[in-house]
Amino acid sequence: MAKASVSDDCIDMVTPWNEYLSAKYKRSFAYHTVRNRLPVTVTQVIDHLSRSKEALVQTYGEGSREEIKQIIGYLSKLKNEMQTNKPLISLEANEVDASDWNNFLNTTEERLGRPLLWFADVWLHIECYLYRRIRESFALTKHLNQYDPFRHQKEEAFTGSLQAISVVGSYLLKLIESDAKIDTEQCVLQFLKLSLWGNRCDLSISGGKDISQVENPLDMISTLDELILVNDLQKVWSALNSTSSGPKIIDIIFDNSGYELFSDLCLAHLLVKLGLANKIRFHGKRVPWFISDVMEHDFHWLIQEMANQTRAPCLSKLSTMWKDFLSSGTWTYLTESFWTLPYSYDAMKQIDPELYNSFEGSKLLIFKGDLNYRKLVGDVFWPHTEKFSVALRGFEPAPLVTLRTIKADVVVGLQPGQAEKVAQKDTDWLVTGKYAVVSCLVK
Ligand SMILES: O=P(O)(O)OC[C@@]1(O)O[C@H](CO)[C@@H](O)[C@@H]1O
Ligand SMILES: [Mn+2]
Repeated sequence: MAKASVSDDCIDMVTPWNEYLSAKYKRSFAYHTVRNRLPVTVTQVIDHLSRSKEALVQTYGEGSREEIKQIIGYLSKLKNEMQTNKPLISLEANEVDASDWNNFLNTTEERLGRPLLWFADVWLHIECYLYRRIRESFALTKHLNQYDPFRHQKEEAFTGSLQAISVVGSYLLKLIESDAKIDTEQCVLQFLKLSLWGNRCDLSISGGKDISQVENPLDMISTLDELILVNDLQKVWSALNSTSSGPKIIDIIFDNSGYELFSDLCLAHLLVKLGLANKIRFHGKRVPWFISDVMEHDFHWLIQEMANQTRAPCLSKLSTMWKDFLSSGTWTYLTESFWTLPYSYDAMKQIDPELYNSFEGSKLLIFKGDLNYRKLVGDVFWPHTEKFSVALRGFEPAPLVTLRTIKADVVVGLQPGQAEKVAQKDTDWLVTGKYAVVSCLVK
């Protein structure tokens, strides 16, 4: 009998323990995402292009008019492929990571003995593939080749959070300019928490709805400690404060633009100012990713936008200091292709050994957000009490910590009974970003 709908291919059950997260399990967040949320994301890009057509033609020339039609056609086809569970197809445009992506697709197909399908395979692979195909729709054009369909939302996420950003910015400036002795440990813990809770601001989970950070984050974070279900902040402090002879290099693997990026840069500023790091390497995405993830343009745009805030002089002052960190090499911004491949991080050593080896000298790798967490633990539905060190499956290039608000149904490192207790209070505790984990692996 013909399938009534794609969901007939799916299994009406929750994800079994130790199985990969996948839309094949109808009661999983993966299924809700692939069935309902990702089609909305594609539709929002199509709507954005339709609404902005004349403005885009003004900016990119008459030649872009036809390309807008071409991109909309491509995205409509992509949406249909997903909604009818068609096989995943290879990338066409010759971009720096296209061969890596096509190798991944071919190797996986060989292993499975069938093509990958939207409602059958690992959620991580499927979701990363969707965003890489959205990128491809622009990569196949000439005039709109570098256009970022999410940029306007990322920029609004900053301007909508200016009040909170000014509060945090003036607080940081007072700290770094005061002569009074400051409680170094307490300050670092406070800015680690600001960076952690900044991760709640993510357009992908909000479906593109405004996620401006409007409350006063300093007041907010002091009340949130009980929502941190795994709290390794003291271990993070010991790793930061260790007087090991090695170079004081810290890596921050970014997640979202806007308020979260600002909170990450405040943390980075404090770590340098307190002498806990003398070099900080930031890692961003090469292509538009999960709507709000940081690209190099977003990074420099935010620092420049701060310089333009004449009504918040603390921000323009910080902006000057941050530009000095960049020009002196204290801060560097890097964009490696690996972050926008589908692989979880246990594959990094094999797929990108240069990147893996570059981390060996790092004092601490700070991974921000939910997608990075899913890639650290391999998008596996681990028992919630599984050890973080086990879930990493050998990815240990340096001491690392994840600052993650929980927005996907995988969490490890909990105490026995803890998950059940939280679930009694909030049945959707795994997907709202209300709760968080700070899990640390020290070598
Ligand atoms: O990495 P982030 O920005 O914290 O979250 C990414 C995210 O919004 O996308 C996926 C669901 O679509 C989940 O991993 C998570 O909800
Ligand atoms: Mn993100």
